[in-house]
Amino acid sequence: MVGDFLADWYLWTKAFHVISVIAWMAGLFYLPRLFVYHVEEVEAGSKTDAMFQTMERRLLRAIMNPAMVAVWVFGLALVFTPGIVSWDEIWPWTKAASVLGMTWFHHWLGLRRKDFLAGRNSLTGRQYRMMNEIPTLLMVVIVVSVIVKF
Ligand code: HEM
Repeated sequence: MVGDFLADWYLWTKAFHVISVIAWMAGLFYLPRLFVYHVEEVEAGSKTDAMFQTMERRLLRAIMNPAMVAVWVFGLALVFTPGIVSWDEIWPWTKAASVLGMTWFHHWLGLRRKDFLAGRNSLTGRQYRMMNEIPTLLMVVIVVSVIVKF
């Protein structure tokens, strides 16, 4: 029953999955960049500090949180679509591990945003630049897993 419904809507589900992925990834790439400028260019307590905090809050709450939920909802709908995922293969496991990593990174960014809000950020611009490589690496692994299906 549910399986038939999901099978009928498979391509639409996949389309909305990829649309949500694009929105989520945009935020996952951009928020750490905002942190780099925030820590390197902005004086704590200044008007610009408040402006960065607003930009960071809106990016996380209005774009990234809803996009992450949508990626998970459509992604799990694809998992439960009959005949799409075979857990005997390696790619679903590589993808699942990377997607958990991406979700961890999202929450890590949320915690760092709260640090800025409280005026107690302890990381440098260089450290934020390095952390910025994590979503790039995970994205490459995920896309290769799901397209090449090794
Ligand atoms: C968060 C949990 C996620 C789950 C449960 C999930 C699950 C799935 C499943 C089951 C498929 C269908 C594969 C197929 O049709 O053969 C799929 C497709 C896809 N996923 Fe995800 N995914 C998730 C997150 C992501 C993320 C974070 C990315 C990218 C960074 C991503 C990129 C894609 C792409 C590009 C496709 C389309 C592949 C194709 O053309 O067949 N997914 N996903």
